[in-house]
Amino acid sequence: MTKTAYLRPSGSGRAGLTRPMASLDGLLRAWLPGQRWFAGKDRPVTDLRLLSLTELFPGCLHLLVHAGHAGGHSGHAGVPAPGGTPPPGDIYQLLLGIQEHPSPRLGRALIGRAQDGPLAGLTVYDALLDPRSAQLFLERLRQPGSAGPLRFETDRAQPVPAGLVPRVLDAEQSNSSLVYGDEFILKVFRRIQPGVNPDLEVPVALAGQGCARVPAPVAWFRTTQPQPATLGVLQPFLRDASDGWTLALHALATGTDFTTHARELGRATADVHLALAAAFPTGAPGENGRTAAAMAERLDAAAHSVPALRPFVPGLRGAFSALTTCDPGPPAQRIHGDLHLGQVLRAGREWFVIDFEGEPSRPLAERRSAQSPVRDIAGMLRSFDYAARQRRPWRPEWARRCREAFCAGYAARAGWDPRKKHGLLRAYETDRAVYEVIYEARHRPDWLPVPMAAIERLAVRGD
Ligand SMILES: Nc1ncnc2c1ncn2[C@@H]1O[C@H](COP(=O)(O)OP(=O)(O)O)[C@@H](O)[C@H]1O
Ligand SMILES: O=P(O)(O)O[C@H]1O[C@H](CO)[C@@H](O[C@H]2O[C@H](CO)[C@@H](O)[C@H](O)[C@H]2O)[C@H](O)[C@H]1O
Repeated sequence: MTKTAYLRPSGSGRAGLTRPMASLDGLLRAWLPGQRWFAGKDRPVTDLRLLSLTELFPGCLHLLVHAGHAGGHSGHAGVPAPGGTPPPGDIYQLLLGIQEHPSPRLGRALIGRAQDGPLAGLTVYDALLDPRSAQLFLERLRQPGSAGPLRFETDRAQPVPAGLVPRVLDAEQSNSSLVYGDEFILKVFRRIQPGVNPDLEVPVALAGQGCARVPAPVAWFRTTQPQPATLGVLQPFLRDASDGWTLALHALATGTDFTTHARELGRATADVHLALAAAFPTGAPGENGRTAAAMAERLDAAAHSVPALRPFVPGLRGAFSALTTCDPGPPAQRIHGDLHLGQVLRAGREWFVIDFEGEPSRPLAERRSAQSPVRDIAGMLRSFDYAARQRRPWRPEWARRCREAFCAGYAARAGWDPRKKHGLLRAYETDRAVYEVIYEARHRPDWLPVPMAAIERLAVRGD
């Protein structure tokens, strides 16, 4: 029997689960905070619990762990962990390679060598960063079936060929993505919330509507334990694509026109909104009173954790309260939820939209609810402002021209013009800027001045 065979969960479940943690606990506590996708960087991991463990193939384990932060705030609603109520925290998906004689070229995949417990002496690494493991994982994904609580499903109409060579996508991200043979991209969700992930649900529904703006999933996997949750999605890879952020920065640097792209982006956004409205139930035109109250609540929470926001709170509240008296706007519907220039890809002569997870810090139920499409429009308009502020001197007229073009393109397709909904747009842009302040404070403090400049403008001038 190999040493890793000790890891196979025993029939009794819980005892089989706790034993490997004796080996992994210290290694994972040290490694997790260094990962971009780990949300609790500002708080020590005080409690690490194994929720499920499955051997995917020899030497590769699939784990769901709950990382708790005693005394800290919860990132998400957690799943009850075995062994009593866990402190607030999040659930993470890990694929671990465990070898006695690992490749000497593990590089940044290396997590460490287990010192204690049943794995003492074995090397532990991130299997997604190891080409051999990543290749074997694709073999597992290609075939529908199950392994312990894991379920692997495919779209039989889009078979995935064997033997595609993997490479890790280097972009700093909220999840981990692998590209296989420039044909497919696999996104492995890292922070797991119970329920269907919109990044699977939405592209599948849009494919059903014949919407070609979103790559259609070809395979996916999910867990049934400790609660059903989506774990990863394989989609066609758009070769030679450039994301909107890169294209915008290039246009700013070279002085080339971006308004044509912005106009087409407006049209593409409207196409996706129309397909979403056809695929999912729609609501009544926005209940602006409730929306204003929710925005004000988010502002208060943000000002509590980022003191720089506090002087602007009264002015920003004005943007929200104006919602109660303005035109209710278009009906609520499913939206993208985190639309910005990094979420749109230009391939050939078309724009494609990716990453339907929504704002990662919002609860899943909220991200899957019908909301005003103005939220997405505001997200993209904020993104033009972000891009314009990447260069000195700041180019406000560049952002303004992109806004105009984007809204004109949107109006031409959707049949209503976002520029005529000034009050709504201001409220949603303010809400988005508040979200960005929190995001930057947590993830990229150097970028905080970008949304703060917008906060100042929206609070004082309101344009
Ligand atoms: N279908 C695709 N074709 C080509 N590149 C893609 C595709 N999907 C994602 N990407 C690339 O992967 C990056 C990360 O994808 P994304 O879904 O935004 O992950 P995350 O949620 O981790 O940020 C994108 O910025 C894009 O460059
Ligand atoms: O990781 P995701 O792409 O899902 O989104 C998160 O990270 C984004 C940054 O990578 C962040 O976007 C903000 O910065 C962008 C430039 O890097 C800018 O284009 C966006 O307009 C701005 O919101 C996004 O908010 C966050 O959810």
